[in-house]
Amino acid sequence: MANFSELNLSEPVLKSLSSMGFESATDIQSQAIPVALSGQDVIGQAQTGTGKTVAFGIPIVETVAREDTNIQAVILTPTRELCIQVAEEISKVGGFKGIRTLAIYGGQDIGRQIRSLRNHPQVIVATPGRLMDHMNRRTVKLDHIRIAVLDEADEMLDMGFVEDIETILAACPSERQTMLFSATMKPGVKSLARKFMRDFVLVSVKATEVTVPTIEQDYYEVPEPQKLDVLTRLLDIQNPELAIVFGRTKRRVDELSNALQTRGYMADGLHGDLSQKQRDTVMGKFREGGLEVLVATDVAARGLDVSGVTHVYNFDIPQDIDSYVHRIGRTGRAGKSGIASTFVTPREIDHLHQIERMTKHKINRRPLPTFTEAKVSKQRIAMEQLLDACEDENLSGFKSLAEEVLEGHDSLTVVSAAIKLLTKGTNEVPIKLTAEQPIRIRSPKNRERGGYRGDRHREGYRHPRGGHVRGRSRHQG
Ligand SMILES: Nc1ncnc2c1ncn2[C@@H]1O[C@H](COP(=O)(O)OP(=O)(O)OP(=O)(O)O)[C@@H](O)[C@H]1O
Ligand SMILES: [Mg+2]
Repeated sequence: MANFSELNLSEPVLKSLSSMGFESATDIQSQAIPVALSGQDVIGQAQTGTGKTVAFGIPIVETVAREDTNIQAVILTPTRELCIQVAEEISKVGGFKGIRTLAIYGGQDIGRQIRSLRNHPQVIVATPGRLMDHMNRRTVKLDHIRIAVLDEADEMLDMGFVEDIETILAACPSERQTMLFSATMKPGVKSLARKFMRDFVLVSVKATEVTVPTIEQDYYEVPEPQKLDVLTRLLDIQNPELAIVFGRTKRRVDELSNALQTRGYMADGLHGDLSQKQRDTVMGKFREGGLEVLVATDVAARGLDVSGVTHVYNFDIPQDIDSYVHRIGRTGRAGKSGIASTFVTPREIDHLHQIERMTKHKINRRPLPTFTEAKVSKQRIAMEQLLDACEDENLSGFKSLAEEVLEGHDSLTVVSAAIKLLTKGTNEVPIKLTAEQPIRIRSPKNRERGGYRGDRHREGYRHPRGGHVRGRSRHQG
């Protein structure tokens, strides 16, 4: 951890950082910022939640000129939610310098975006599909770009996105500076990146493990039909402040968020088939604490930063290692602790052990929570709520009724009844979810044929020709 003042930053940027409440730079920030400020291309790799956004945001804000009305920096993100979030963070970094940052993403009214572009943002954050729309309409010109950043670079250079990225970068001046950031960076990505970059400096924060040590990693071996009961019991026992539950497909997310609502949780779903309005509403509610549980596909796996997410549940084990790393990284961010629990059906145990081997981190096997444990825990939480309410000075309006009750019953009976009512469970309402097929481990041979990332079907979207496609069809970016 270094002090931001040692990094040769301008006064307005230092002011912005202190108004954001940042006291010192994280490792990736103190290592990547000087290299980026020197104008070199950068590949930056550091664990989830360690402040990569600001690591590329500061050099951007320092480099762009306020008096220049051209778009001078572009950041590409794989999902709309991340696009909005990154734009907000960069706006904050650029606040005191007066740098305008605009988010441009699919699903939002293009007319509105065109009007916002007339305010001449110096920085745009975009999902590739929508940006290409603007390029075709000539409402965005990239010929004054000085810095281009791929956030979640390995994902952006994966199938489904790579052609769009090529088109976008080809429209930027070739003497631009290019930066790639992600928590995961396979060797293949680096060689692919050479196509888009000059000599780059690899800034990789040395960590013994790819996952963050502040995340406790657990797993539960649970047969498919019991998953829902296990999840609701864990929610009752662990009592998360905010939780994200990952499901494999859109159908799964829909069914599961409905099931959780039926069982009395404040839950809602997020996936690529929802309208942008629905997606915005769900994310807004989740960020403001109006939802306890966000149920999502991998569309929420990368980059999202929501403070208060104490628990992540992999209701379905992720298809690949990177997805596991990013999903669990939605908790345990910026030094906070978190718990990640993965449900594994008996036939998927090998897959789990493979994740353990590849991440070099033990995932602890935990016994299945029982109905009684969940019940006792709920009662304890109800009791705490009752005790909190006792501290409330505003109880005078209830006291005459209370006296009436106490005339006929002793206080022990009355309090017991109150706890019983507060814990009136909807929790074992039987609900049947459509079963998901277990994930099978792939042989190394299959993986070499390009299978490991290419043939997984995130969100279950199946291309009409039979293959699985990802990228724009998934994110409608
Ligand atoms: N220097 C800092 N001090 C304190 N908090 C910081 C600092 N830099 C960033 N943060 C905060 O840490 C959180 C995580 O940052 P960020 O989202 O950039 O992580 P990331 O490395 O991009 O993670 P991911 O790989 O999941 O995308 C954010 O809430 C951010 O505002
Ligand atoms: Mg990030």
